[in-house]
Amino acid sequence: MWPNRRNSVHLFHVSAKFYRRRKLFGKTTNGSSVMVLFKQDGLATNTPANGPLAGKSTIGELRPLSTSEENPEGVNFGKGVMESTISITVVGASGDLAKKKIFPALFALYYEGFLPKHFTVFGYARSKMTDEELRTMVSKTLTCRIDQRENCGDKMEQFLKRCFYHSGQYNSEENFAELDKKLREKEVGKVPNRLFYLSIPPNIFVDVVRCASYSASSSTGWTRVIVEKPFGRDSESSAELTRCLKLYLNEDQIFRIDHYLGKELVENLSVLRFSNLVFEPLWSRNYIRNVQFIFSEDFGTEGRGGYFDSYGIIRDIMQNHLLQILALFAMETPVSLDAEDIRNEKVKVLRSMRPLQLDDVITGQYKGHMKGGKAYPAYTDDPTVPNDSLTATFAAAALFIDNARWDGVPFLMKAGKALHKRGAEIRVQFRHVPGNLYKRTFGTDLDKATNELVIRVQPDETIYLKINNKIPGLGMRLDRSNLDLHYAARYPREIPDAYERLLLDAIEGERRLFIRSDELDAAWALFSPLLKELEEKKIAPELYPYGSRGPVGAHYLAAKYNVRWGDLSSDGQE
Ligand SMILES: NC(=O)C1=CN([C@@H]2O[C@H](COP(=O)(O)OP(=O)(O)OC[C@H]3O[C@@H](n4cnc5c(N)ncnc54)[C@H](OP(=O)(O)O)[C@@H]3O)[C@@H](O)[C@H]2O)C=CC1
Ligand SMILES: O=C1O[C@H](COP(=O)(O)O)[C@@H](O)[C@H](O)[C@H]1O
Repeated sequence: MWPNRRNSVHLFHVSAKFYRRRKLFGKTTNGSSVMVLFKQDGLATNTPANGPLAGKSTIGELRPLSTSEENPEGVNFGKGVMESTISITVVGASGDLAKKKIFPALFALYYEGFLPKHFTVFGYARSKMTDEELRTMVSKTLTCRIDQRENCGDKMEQFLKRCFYHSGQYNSEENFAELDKKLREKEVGKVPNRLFYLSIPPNIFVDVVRCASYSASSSTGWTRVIVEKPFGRDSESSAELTRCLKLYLNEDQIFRIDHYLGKELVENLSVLRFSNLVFEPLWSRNYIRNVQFIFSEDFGTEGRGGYFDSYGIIRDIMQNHLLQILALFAMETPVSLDAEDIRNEKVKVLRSMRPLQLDDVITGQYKGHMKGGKAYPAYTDDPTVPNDSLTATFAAAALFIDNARWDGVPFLMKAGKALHKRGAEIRVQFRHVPGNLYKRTFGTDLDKATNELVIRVQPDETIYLKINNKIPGLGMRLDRSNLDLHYAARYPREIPDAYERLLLDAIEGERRLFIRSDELDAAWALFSPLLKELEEKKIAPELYPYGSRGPVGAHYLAAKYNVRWGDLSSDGQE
């Protein structure tokens, strides 16, 4: 319900930057008497943070932002609550990620009743498409949950009716102003909140943010932008990207997505550690011998060679997905589950790590291979990849955290494309039992007698702990068995896709699973010198056959630290 526009004072929270910009571009909110509230450290004030009255308020004491101001589902205008609506614009809607992940995730959220009552989805890209054509394109990608098929067809239809399309250039403020007009038509009478998802190549991120910010940000609700990786190629380019984004957005409007943080078992990592007494006391150099983060795909870079060749596997997987998991794995207990507390702890871990050394890294590239009468291509067979490319499609690395908890413990990472299987897992190998009474049962292979905790992130999510156990019978023989939490058996419901969780978090303003700029800086600081050296010295990757277990160099690297890769164990019990 609208309040009396002339007589009421409207309270909105906006950033100082946003307010200046609105003034600069001569837009007012809605012509009525407006008091603008700025957010400073979670408190409301009517003076901008970087202005002469910073920290003071001319409306009395600073007070905590109310829920409606912090995350306005509705805004209270005294006499009633005005409902809010959210417009989600997928920029790059014609692309692979939008079709494969973003639209399906939005539908799944809608189907499960997680989207707000009022919402609209807009696709934006250069391709010419009508609303109907977008709906047809999107409809081909939507699926129902395996366990929830009732009314799915109706729900799809209802969802598609709320999807629209606008064709425009990525660097045209005019085209974004046209989008703004269409958005406003859908938002009329409600507090408009706007979420932009940048599902586009990184070289156009800043253009889009500039145009969206100037011409299509919300006048009275919040505006947030989800940014897809890659966030730069190294420390310098990443810092430059952040600097440019911050010309138009505040840090708290930027949601840098790392979809691995949205995966169920990655989210569960903190639960496992901090809500079970049995694990946390063991979580240190005193009991843990090494930790392994392993990512493998059983397909190559087909179709994405152009992008991949200028990034390579270290930037594509290690510097972000695996390092983020490592930070969650190794961080100290956060003060609370609040986003800033968690991200503070992650930054501390990253800043305690040694930058990677060339000696502690090996790289590989897949070559063509015949298997079962089928020919598998080499990486360089891709027409978008130069024949002499030295880009790594596989890498293994040893990292170290120089703090009291982890001093001397090797954290090994391994990531590769075109390997023999697809999977992502964390393996925690514990130390040997001192003076193990049963060591003779294991012969000389003491490695076999140690415990290993495996968190299989995908596929077939599982957590299992390898223990030594007596084989039932009159003799005394031991074997290794798994204490096993197999998700499919324990939790029959389908596990939501990572993009569902992350989109919902961005809608709700939850930043816990998004990367803060100082985390990003710390992550690049670890990898940039190595990446530079690899490129400058033109280090040739070791070739490995498509569909194999990767280069043997990875074994030598692990052996250097007295480690065996757990996913390649010879007892067949991976
Ligand atoms: N695809 C994936 O699995 C993943 C992708 N990402 C990241 O998500 C983002 C989107 O990925 P993806 O959908 O694969 O990308 P695409 O290459 O499919 O590009 C998305 C859209 O952007 C437009 N576009 C493409 N190239 C250019 C260009 N050179 N200049 C201007 N516009 C262009 C095209 O739309 P139009 O021509 O209609 O304007 C295209 O449909 C990227 O940042 C990528 O790194 C991250 C993780 C996984
Ligand atoms: O970010 C990326 O992730 C995918 C793997 O994601 P997953 O959820 O399917 O495991 C990878 O294929 C791609 O190269 C990379 O950019």
